[in-house]
Amino acid sequence: MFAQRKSCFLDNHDLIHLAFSGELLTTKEARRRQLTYDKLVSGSKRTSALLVVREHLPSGNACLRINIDATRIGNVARFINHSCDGGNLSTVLVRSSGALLPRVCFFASRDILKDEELTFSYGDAGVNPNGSKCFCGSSCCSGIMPSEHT
Ligand SMILES: C[S@@+](CC[C@H](N)C(=O)[O-])C[C@H]1O[C@@H](n2cnc3c(N)ncnc32)[C@H](O)[C@@H]1O
Repeated sequence: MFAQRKSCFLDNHDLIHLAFSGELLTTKEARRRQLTYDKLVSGSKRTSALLVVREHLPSGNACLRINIDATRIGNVARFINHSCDGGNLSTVLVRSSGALLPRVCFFASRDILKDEELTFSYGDAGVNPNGSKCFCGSSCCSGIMPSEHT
């Protein structure tokens, strides 16, 4: 998808079950790093991989927030790009017995072809109209990458 950027592809037909791993941050530290990354990334070829996941109660209120930064330490999931059409992966919080925190896992949301790029939705692009340019190429691309105020 990107000439200079890394992406993630499926090279077999196994069911996708991949956890996003990285440094677990406090919200204060996530906000501090996001400001640093915004400055470093704009206008350069560097990318960041700070994922903020909120778990919501049925009422709609957020009850758990997890900040995982795979920019320096992480696994292959840090190369999964955003797609405005929702992509082919869904994120699910998976709880293992005895674990304090859930894991953020990716599951296939539809059949995925061999060599197809893996993508998911990073969020709502409408949140930040000044976000960076989106190159997902989907027919419903908003042209702007989702980027929330962390
Ligand atoms: C988790 S990383 C994904 C891997 C990244 N492409 C790389 O080369 O390291 C997230 C970063 O990738 C870039 N990215 C992901 N999806 C994109 C898209 N649809 N359009 C433009 N840039 C994208 C952005 O710079 C974003 O901050």
